[in-house]
Amino acid sequence: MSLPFRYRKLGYVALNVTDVARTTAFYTDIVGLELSDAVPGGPAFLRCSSDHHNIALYPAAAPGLKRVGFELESQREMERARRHLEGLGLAVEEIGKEERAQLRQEDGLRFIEPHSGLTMEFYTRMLNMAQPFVPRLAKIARLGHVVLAVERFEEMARFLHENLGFAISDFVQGAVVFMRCQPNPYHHTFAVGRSSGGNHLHHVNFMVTDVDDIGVAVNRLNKAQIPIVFGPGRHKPSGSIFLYYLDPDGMTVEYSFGMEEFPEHDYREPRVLEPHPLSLDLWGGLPKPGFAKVGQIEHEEQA
Ligand SMILES: CC(C)c1ccc(C(=O)O)c(O)c1O
Ligand SMILES: [Fe+2]
Repeated sequence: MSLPFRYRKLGYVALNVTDVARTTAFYTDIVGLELSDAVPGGPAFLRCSSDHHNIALYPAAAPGLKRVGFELESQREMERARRHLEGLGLAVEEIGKEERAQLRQEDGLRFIEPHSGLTMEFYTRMLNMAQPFVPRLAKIARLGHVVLAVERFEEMARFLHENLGFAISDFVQGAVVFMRCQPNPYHHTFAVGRSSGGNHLHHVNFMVTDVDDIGVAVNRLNKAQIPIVFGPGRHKPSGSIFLYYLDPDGMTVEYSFGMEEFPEHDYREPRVLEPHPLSLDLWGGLPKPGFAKVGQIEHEEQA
């Protein structure tokens, strides 16, 4: 299938949090990100790469997912995406000059994914920071993926696949669809799981470079009394070793080490995996009750 336009990567996740200072401290002192910028009374921007931000924290009354930003490969791909989205009949909103200045992005647009209500953003030319990101607590390689729990999850996955060019890497039958924004090679940059209780954030993932980052994190989290809600374990779909824990609002964060990578062309077919606990954790673990429960999806009228 030829791509309607080319992505570079999952660029950033914007979260609504009830106390920006508290969650900023969590992301710097527990997760290991670096603070780039904090707007008084407004968002804080954190990074785990040379980008200006990979996480943006916005003050809000309730915790949740504000939007997800994907970086496209070039300005040419932005223009292709604009034409493509308009052809789909989606209401495309250009990001205004003032907000682009705050986000340190030179171009960007937003639209609403129709089945989940998620605001999706495509952008190019985010400010590249002069100083490299220097990992401290964990050797974070990148923002890895974001997962949503959605009532119409199959319809959402079909929309992302057929209209936005996401490739499907694997299914857990009737439960989860793992997808990658091409030609980004990682097994999933986005996944959608079945929800029977409204649409919400499932988790945000950071990929680490060493299995020791997972083991050391278990001790760091326990010492700081941060709830670990699943893992350590090994995911069958991507083959990664994982650990999930909760941010101060109860939203779920994942570290994972190792992940299958796909070539741009001639890649394998998606597998249909049995909906069984071992398909999620080959080591036989089970999630704790707080796992992947918190994080409402911000809707347009709340924005
Ligand atoms: C339990 C969740 C939905 C899950 C399952 C599998 C993988 C993986 O294969 O990497 C994940 O990253 C997950 O978050
Ligand atoms: Fe994950």
